Amino acid sequence: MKPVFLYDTTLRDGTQGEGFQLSMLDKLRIAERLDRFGIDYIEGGWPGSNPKDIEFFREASKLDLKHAKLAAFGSTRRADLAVEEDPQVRLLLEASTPVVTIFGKSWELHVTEVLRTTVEENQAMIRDTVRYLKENDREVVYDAEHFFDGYKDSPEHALATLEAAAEGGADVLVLCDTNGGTLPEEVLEICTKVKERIPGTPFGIHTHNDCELGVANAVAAVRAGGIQVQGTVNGYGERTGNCNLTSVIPILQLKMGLEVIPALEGLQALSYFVDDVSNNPHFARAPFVGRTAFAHKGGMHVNAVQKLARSYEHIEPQRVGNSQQILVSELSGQSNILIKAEELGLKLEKGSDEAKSVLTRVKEMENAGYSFEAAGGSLELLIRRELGSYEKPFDLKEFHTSYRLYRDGHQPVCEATVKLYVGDVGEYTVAEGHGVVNALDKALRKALLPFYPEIEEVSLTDYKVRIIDGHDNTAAKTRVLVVSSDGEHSWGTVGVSENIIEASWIAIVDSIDLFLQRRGVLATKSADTPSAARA
Ligand SMILES: CC(=O)SCCNC(=O)CCNC(=O)[C@H](O)C(C)(C)COP(=O)(O)OP(=O)(O)OC[C@H]1O[C@@H](n2cnc3c(N)ncnc32)[C@H](O)[C@@H]1OP(=O)(O)O
Ligand SMILES: CC(=O)C(=O)O
Repeated sequence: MKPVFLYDTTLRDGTQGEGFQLSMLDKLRIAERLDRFGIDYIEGGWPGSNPKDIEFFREASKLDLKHAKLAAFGSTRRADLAVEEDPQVRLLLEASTPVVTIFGKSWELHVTEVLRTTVEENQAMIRDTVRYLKENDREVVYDAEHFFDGYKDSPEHALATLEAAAEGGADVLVLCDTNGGTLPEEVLEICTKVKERIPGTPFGIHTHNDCELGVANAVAAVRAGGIQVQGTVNGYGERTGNCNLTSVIPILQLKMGLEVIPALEGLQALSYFVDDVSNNPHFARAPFVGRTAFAHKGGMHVNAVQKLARSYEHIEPQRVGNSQQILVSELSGQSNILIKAEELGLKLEKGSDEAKSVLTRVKEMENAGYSFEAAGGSLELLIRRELGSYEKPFDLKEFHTSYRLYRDGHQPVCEATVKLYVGDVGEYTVAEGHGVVNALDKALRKALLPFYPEIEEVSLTDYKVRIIDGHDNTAAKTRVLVVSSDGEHSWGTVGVSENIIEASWIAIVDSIDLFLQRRGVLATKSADTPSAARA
């Protein structure tokens, strides 16, 4: 038997988080993915809540799940209503899942002030509902809502509610830190007490992240003997979210030696998948699966990881499907530059004049507002220039942009002109665009296309602007980061200026320039300029 079962509630508790909505089809896709990844239980939703969840369970019954069991979620019967007559409980059975999870009240405050019923009736609601579901052949997970708050208020009351669930035949008692305010040492102590008092029924844990302790509290419960961990992918959930499965799973497996997932290297892909399906941005600093979880920037750290990765990495990134990254910035040493050069297939020697010069230039340019972290393309050009493997594709003479707004209702016009030379052939082009930067980009391409038709393949896929504060009485500057693609590779380039148009121009020119350097078309073109044909 598995030491700890993983129970995913992304499709139910995850959707209680702001900005996390899923269509029925989204839920089906995520359920299939969770199953493939090796999750043991998938809580699909609350059929008593909305038609989408009812439909989900209808459709989910057709899925060919290889491993996971589907769970329908709901509450205990309502006060003073026979369980067989409670429509919400009936919908739980109609969901036809092998597992049903119900939550009940553990905190006396909630019994008297929210349910507005008696302690005895609350226990009966729990016992009756669990028993009824067991009689209908369901595996029953009992979620003890507010268990830790309830226990701290009255241990006897909270334990009596668990005993009611155990008497009803619950398969597992899941202790919930619903408000997320409990500390790990309290979880450890209270879970230990529960185990002593109710040894015949295993317990699990469901935590929230209000004190950033969702994962730590789940780990504490496992240390106390918990056999089920509930959580959501990427920690989505109400308020600050739930216990993050993308953190707790590798902790259980890699730190505590508990085999919970057969192919852990699928973890990062699962994380990205759920972000993509829910249309949420990836959280770069997420432990284990974040884009920067194994990104090294400080020069000394880069030097060390190059010699021995584990000097600054707590696990091998590949074990969770992630990878090491080296960043170049003003905090770099030669090691950062050398690794980047090697990645680019360019040869730089440690201690060489070229390596020192690239490093100095990076530091000077970052001081002037550049940032190379996301601008590998501009860094590559810098290295190529230092190594002498750079050939200038054209000489700019001037550019000009204008924005014309008409008072007669005519659409505004954004226009740019570019005058440049390729070898000794001059080009003077004009173009209109959606904005002045777009017009400038078009005019530049128009001027270069006769010489370098390959640039048709390049498109700008992202354009980001950031204002950098001025200092020592200097004006504020604009940093423009452009991401380009040729359909196969993408690269980032950066420009900085007090003028946004000039900053954009620098970034765009670097982008095209790098593409041409990489294609190696410059040497042939300089000997083969179409001057005669174009004269
Ligand atoms: C800790 C958790 O995450 S629990 C899950 C919370 N998730 C959700 O609430 C999302 C889904 N919820 C819903 O769609 C709706 O709230 C529904 C359909 C369940 C209920 O809607 P309504 O019937 O209109 O009731 P409403 O939401 O206003 O109030 C909840 C009712 O459930 C009762 N209730 C709360 N907990 C329980 C429980 N464990 N057992 C039985 N009844 C309960 C409350 O007392 C209240 O009834 P009352 O106003 O008569 O006292
Ligand atoms: C059951 C549940 O989601 C909670 O108590 O947080």
